[in-house]
This record gives sequence, C-alpha cells and structure tokens, in this order.
Amino acid sequence: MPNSAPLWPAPTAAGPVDATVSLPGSKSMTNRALVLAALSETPGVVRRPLRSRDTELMAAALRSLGIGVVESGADWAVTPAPPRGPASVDVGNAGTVMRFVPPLAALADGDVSFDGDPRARERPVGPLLEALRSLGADIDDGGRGALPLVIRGRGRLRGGSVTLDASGSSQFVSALLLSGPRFAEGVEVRHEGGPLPSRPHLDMTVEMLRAAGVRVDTSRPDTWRVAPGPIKADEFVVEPDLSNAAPFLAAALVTGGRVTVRDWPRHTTQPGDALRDLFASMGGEVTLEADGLTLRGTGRIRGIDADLRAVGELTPTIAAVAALADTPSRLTGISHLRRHETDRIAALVREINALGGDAEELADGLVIRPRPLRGGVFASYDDHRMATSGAVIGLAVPGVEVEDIATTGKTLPDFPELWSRVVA
Ligand SMILES: O=C(O)C1=C[C@@H](OP(=O)(O)O)[C@@H](O)[C@H](O)C1
Ligand SMILES: C=C(OP(=O)(O)O)C(=O)O
Repeated sequence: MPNSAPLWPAPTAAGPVDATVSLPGSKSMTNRALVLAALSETPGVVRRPLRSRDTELMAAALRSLGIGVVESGADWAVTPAPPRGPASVDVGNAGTVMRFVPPLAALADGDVSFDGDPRARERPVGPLLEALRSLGADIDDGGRGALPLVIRGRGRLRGGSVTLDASGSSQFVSALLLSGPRFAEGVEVRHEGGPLPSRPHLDMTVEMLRAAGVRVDTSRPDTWRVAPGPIKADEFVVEPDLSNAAPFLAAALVTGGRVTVRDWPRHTTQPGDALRDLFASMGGEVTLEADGLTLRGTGRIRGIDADLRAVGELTPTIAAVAALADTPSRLTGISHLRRHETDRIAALVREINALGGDAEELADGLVIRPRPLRGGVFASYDDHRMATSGAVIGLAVPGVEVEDIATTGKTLPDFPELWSRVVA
C-alpha cells in the first residue's frame, strides 16, 4: 500500500534488550471509565487515563454532549450533565467511540451526528443500531447500517430486552451495557449468532459497571442483564495497557533479552494478560513479581497454534513474533479482525511476505511458516498495531522501514521514543 507517509527506520537490536518500562493506561478502560463517569450521579475522576487519539476523541465526544471533561494534573475530572444535542461526534477510527457513544447519544435531548475517518464508515455498527432502534431509539443512517448517521435523541430511552449478533464485534454488547443503567427499563442483551469475540472485554465492561454500583446479571450464557438505576463512578484507576505491552515483551523474546513491564495487575480483565501464556509457549520465560511482569528470551522463538478469538487485538504482535520463529504458526478464530482498523489478516500476510516471509491467509486467520526475512518497507495501513508489529520484526531484521509510525498515536502516542529507549 504505497503512499506518501514518511518511513521510520525501525531500530535493529545491537544485542539482547534489557529494560524496564512503565506503560500508559489502557484504552479500553479509559474509554469505559469516561462513559460511566459521564452518566454518573456524582462528579468523578479518571486516574492515570490514557491520553491518546482514541481517548481524546472520547473526551471530545462527551464534551460536545455537554459533559465536563477537564484535565486535572495527570487525571481527567468528569462533571456529568444530562447529555444534549445538537452535537456532532468525530469517532476517528476508534471502535470504542463509534460503538459506546451512540447509546449515550440516544439519551440526549437533541440530534447527535456521527462520522469519522474513511475506514470508520467501513467498520460494522449495524447490529448495534438495530438493537438501539428496538430499544426505542430514532436513528437516521440512510439505510446504510453504517456511519455517517444521526441519533435523534429525545432525552430518554425505554430500553428493555434485545437480541443481536455480536460476532462482528463485542463492542456492540459493551456499548448497550455501559449506558443500560440509564435506560428507563435497563437493558437485557442476548447474543445470538456466530461465536462472540473478545470475551475479556465483556468481562471488563461488567466488572467496571459493578464497580460503579450497577447490578449486572450474567447467570445465563451469552446474556447480560443490567438493572436500571444510578451509576456511581466517583473514581476509576486505569491499569497500564497490557495490549500495548505486547511489542515490548516481544522485544525481549525476539532478542533473547529481558523486559519488565511495571505495575502489571495481579487481577485484570484485560486480554493482554494472556500474553503471559502465549509468549511462554513461544519460548519466553515469564515471571510476575512485585516489580512487574518480566519476560526473558531464551534465544529460541517457537511458532504457536492458537485460537485468538478472545484476544484478537494481540494478533498483530503474535504474528510478528511468529514470522521470526523457527517452527510454523497457525492463528485462528479471528475473522472479525478483517474489519478492525484495517483487514489485519490480509495486511499481516502481505507485509510479512513483502519482507520475504511465508504467510498465508485462512478464512478465519493466518498461517506463518519459518523463512528468513529481509529488510524493506512495512506498510502500516493506518493501524497502530501493524506499525508496532513492523517495529518488532525490525529488531531482528536489518533495514525494515515502517510506514507512518505516527499512527501508533491511536493508543500509544510516545511509541517511537519509548521504543528507542527500550531497545537502545
Ligand atoms: O471493548 C473494547 O475496548 C475492545 C474490544 C475489542 O473489539 P472487537 O470485539 O470488535 O474485536 C478489541 O479488539 C478492541 O481493541 C477494544
Ligand atoms: C481493534 C482495536 O481498536 P478499536 O477500539 O478501534 O476497535 C485495537 O485497538 O486493536
């Protein structure tokens, strides 16, 4: 995908990396905390939030609806208010803004329009819109089932029970649950269809709702019931982003070095926690101690056969490590990645092969076989995780140039500086 974006020469490791890093906050937790704080009974504070394109877009969306979101040192102070239109929301290419804000907009008094990057118009939102309609919302999407669209808020939403197919994105369910306590009848969401991706993200939604005093019933499979009532989101402390830990831990694995990620939570709903097992299977030695999570490379990088449906957003980094492994890998269960920031399956296969690798698409994933790689351009497709994957390969392969490294600002604005420090 040649374009005019600048090329970033990925640093090649001179030897085993040896570093300790503190990572910024989780995108998924920050944007959930902001939505819950916006709908809370009382003012709240989001501590150690991620400040990146996706979370600034969420903050701006809430502000446009009349909610106060201001910086307070390193934190975000949120002053709730009944959401109001007219307003217009730029979702950028943030799935969390595109999916989590429409239900909140349905509670607004007035029209709220939504649009975003060209790619945002291609990402799925139709099942969420249909669900919102059946819960009482008035939505004008020109029959497209996609952005751009207008939610004609009436200051309240009936809510109730709805069945939808969330096999395209778990965020459809999370979106309805997060605003659900403020629907007159609460909400009961039932998933029916293909297998549901990203289960840990649904657990995160439920856990954060419960932390805000909301009653959530998860006793029936693929069904979530949120009782109507107040949200009390006084304070959320955001964990470090464990998905963004992936390239840093990978740096230790592929160079036979050591990386410690500070403040790794003992209990977490973040899918990135699965990196402990995934990278151990790929040859790393992983220990969780008081100072954080440490991965030590053993000099051996093994391929992996893994169903990544629950942890799809880790795929680009796992694939980058797999491209450097000495045995084949098979990554499956991830057809929904075709509608992420880019078609990640096609993009990974194309870029690994462009460097001389041997990767092949499956309907629901990819196969990567060992073959020596050479330098070249690694296109990033406006996808933060493609860009960091190019950086991982570049550690081991001289002459890799990553296109548009600035796209990492979607969830990790300081990536190039942080990376140079770690791999120096
Ligand atoms: O709820 C969330 O915060 C997320 C859920 C997942 O979305 P999908 O279920 O659409 O993959 C994940 O990939 C995304 O990065 C963040
Ligand atoms: C899929 C991702 O993001 P989004 O929240 O835009 O869906 C991701 O961060 O890997």
